[in-house]
Amino acid sequence: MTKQVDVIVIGGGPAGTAMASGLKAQGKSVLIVENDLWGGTCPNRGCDPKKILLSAVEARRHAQNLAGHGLTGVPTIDWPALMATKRGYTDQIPSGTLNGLKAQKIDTLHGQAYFRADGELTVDGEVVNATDYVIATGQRPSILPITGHEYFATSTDFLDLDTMPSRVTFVGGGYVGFELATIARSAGAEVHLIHHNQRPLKAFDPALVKALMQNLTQQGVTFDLDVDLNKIMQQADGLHLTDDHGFDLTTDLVVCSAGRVPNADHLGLENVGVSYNRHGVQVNDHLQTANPHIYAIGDVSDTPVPKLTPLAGYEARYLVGELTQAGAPISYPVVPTEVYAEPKLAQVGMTADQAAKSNQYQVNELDMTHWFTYYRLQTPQALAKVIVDQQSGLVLGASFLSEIADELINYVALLIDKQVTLAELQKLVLAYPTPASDLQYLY
Ligand SMILES: Cc1cc2nc3c(=O)[nH]c(=O)nc-3n(C[C@H](O)[C@H](O)[C@H](O)COP(=O)(O)OP(=O)(O)OC[C@H]3O[C@@H](n4cnc5c(N)ncnc54)[C@H](O)[C@@H]3O)c2cc1C
Ligand SMILES: NC(=O)c1ccc[n+]([C@@H]2O[C@H](COP(=O)([O-])OP(=O)(O)OC[C@H]3O[C@@H](n4cnc5c(N)ncnc54)[C@H](O)[C@@H]3O)[C@@H](O)[C@H]2O)c1
Repeated sequence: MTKQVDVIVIGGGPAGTAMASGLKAQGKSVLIVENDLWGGTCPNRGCDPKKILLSAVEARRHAQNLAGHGLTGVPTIDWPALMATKRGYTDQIPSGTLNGLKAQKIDTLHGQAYFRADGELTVDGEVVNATDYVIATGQRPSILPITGHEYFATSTDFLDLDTMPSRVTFVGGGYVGFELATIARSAGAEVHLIHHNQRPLKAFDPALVKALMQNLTQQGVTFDLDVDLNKIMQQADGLHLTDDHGFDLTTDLVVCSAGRVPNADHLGLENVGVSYNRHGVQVNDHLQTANPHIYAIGDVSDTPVPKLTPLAGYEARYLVGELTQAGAPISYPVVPTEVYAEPKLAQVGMTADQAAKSNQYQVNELDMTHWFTYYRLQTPQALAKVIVDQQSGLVLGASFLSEIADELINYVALLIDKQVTLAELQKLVLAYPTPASDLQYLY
């Protein structure tokens, strides 16, 4: 018998599970379909496992900075033990997520969802029907189509390595390349990061990216810029990576970190009038596709925001509202973005380059290296750029490069979102000495 529910959610990641839970709480009957690991990318093969590995990297880095300042010796990373700790978390994610869905009495199906016709979805051949459908199928690593592409490993492979190879190379200088290169280097590998032009992390402040690259270079990461890799060859001494201009690097593991592609191509979207491009499934400002009963959220949707876990949840919460009581178009708050490298690079709101286009804005460029917080931690470099509206005193944006950039950026996101002026900030009493109390010196 064909199953019929109010809403079918395709994809059991952060977007899909938040969607299913929200709809169920509003009294809707919901079926959620997942074809791989319940929980999706973030907890299984993304943010969370990466952050567990980075915990050891950070601890090692703190010890390294304090060596000779009260600590002796720099600890080494025990990769198998660290990987066991990671697996201690990730191994229970799929069953934990599934049990959580079942406890909420959400129907679940494991299999490949495919639109056979309008109003007719199949899951591994079984037909399931709903009034509305939500596509939340995320993205997967892209593999550059070069000769020898079959030798490419992905971020998923890297985050589950049993042993750390001696030589590891990343191709693509984005979030994944910088973060995983930081981990591999700290774990003792000889690391190269190949990028096809002069501007890795191009969405971030160029001067701070340059400073980050200098720091990573000092830690032993080699950046190979302006290299358009076109061949990988397996030879007795390892994998040979070459381009057309004499570049030749031998490595043990080559990870393609050149972006991600939306999981929109195996869903039969052509059968239901839904279009997609390399940025994702095309939606309007109500997250609705050209088919009025089909919506898309999270990484797989082509929306004007970065593809990040908090946005997957944000879009799910918005769409729960839309499917229970139609309302206003979606609008997004300021979105902090962060590269968890050593040190961390974070950005929110207006950039210094954008601010430079008008004399309405003031850009405060700060070298915080000698501030108390950074002296205490003996961090080699701590830089900030803070953008302020000259007239109102409102904070409009900030970029940080420091080991506590992750904390500061969220505070600044709050200041921007809640429209706190500089004068108001000075009236607050904040526990001292903390990263938060440093906010009062940022202007
Ligand atoms: C290495 C790495 C590190 C990251 N670090 C961070 C970070 O620090 N902070 C951050 O905010 N974000 C980070 N991200 C991004 C974050 O993981 C994603 O933004 C988030 O997982 C998106 O959630 P989603 O539900 O849209 O997609 P996903 O989590 O990808 O979930 C989609 C689910 O749909 C399933 N699916 C796909 N096709 C089908 C189908 N046809 N039928 C049924 N199911 C299907 C997939 O198997 C998957 O489980 C990272 C990503 C990676 C790869
Ligand atoms: N800290 C975080 O929040 C975090 C961490 C990891 C991933 N993510 C999410 O995952 C997404 C994907 O991350 P990503 O790093 O794979 O993609 P990305 O888009 O951030 O970076 C890919 C990089 O590869 C480069 N590139 C493309 N083609 C290339 C080629 N032929 N040779 C060399 N370089 C090439 C691009 O110029 C770009 O700089 C991110 O956009 C983000 O949404 C977020």
